[in-house]
Amino acid sequence: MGGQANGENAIPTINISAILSPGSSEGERRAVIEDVRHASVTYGFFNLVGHGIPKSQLERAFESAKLFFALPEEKRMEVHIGKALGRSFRGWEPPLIQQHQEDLLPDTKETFIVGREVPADDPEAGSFLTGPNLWPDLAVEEFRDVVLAYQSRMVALAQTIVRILVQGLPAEWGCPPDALDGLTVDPAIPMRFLHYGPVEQKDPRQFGVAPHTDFSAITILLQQAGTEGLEVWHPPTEDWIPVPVVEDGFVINIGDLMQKYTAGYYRSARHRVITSAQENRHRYSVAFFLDGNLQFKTKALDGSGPETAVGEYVRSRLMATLGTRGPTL
Ligand SMILES: O=C(O)CCC(=O)C(=O)O
Ligand SMILES: [Fe+2]
Repeated sequence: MGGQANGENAIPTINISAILSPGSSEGERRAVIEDVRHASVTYGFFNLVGHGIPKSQLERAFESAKLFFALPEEKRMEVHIGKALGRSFRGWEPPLIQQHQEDLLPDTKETFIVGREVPADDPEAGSFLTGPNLWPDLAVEEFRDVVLAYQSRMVALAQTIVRILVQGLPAEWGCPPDALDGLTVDPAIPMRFLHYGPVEQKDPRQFGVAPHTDFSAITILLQQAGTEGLEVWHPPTEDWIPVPVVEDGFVINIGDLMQKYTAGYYRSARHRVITSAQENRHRYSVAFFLDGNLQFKTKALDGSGPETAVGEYVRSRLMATLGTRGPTL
């Protein structure tokens, strides 16, 4: 069972199959919880395998993403984020929209954003991160079905990971394993299909995604095999550690909400995606953010600090990165 690092300061790979299989012993389950705890305290990042999601489903997600990003610009414009209902924030976000720091240039990535499918006639539709998805002009079975099937896998995996994380908290906090289950009820789940094209000239002030922490509770990231570029900041050694693609693995990272809810016990680590100037060097990834139920709020699980409400918190953080280039949320 996992936890083994590939070398000094390498992001660990953890196999969670003991958590998912009914036949495993309590000792095997505790070993997974301990590995996840250690990785989340130390790096805020780990690679997860043993999730039970077939490889073919991961490959199909990339095939669908490539179909979308290969559409001509006027077709991508048909689902531009500006067309999303109210403040639901769905659809195509072109390159050069998100800016994480004033002294840096906006990110080169382009993304297609999908959320929980909420019908347009729902009373909540059009409120922050809530509403119907925008679907591009692609065959339903090649795009929409694939995306929603992948999304439902991610929701289930996110629930599993939240439970594992809660069980790894210090015993003296006395948290029941379901302490954060409220987060995962009708959660806001923005999922970004990401495409990083080659840049013409590398500029030190520009990144695929500039250094940032995620606002989410947790993020489940699928990286395309054979690509590189994701790096995580490791304060003890003060350097950027690459996060290599692990076969059939997801990168799990702790976001700011989880860091808040665990009084800083789990670390929301800064990370970035560097650009490549090499022609034909494209990178695809899929980032699923478990923000959580937008009404959910709690103090940290050790009883400290003020309450943080998911919706208010994520909205303020997101707005700060969109500036005047993105929609008003
Ligand atoms: O594409 C990646 O590898 C990471 C993307 C990311 O960090 C983000 O969208 O927050
Ligand atoms: Fe991120």
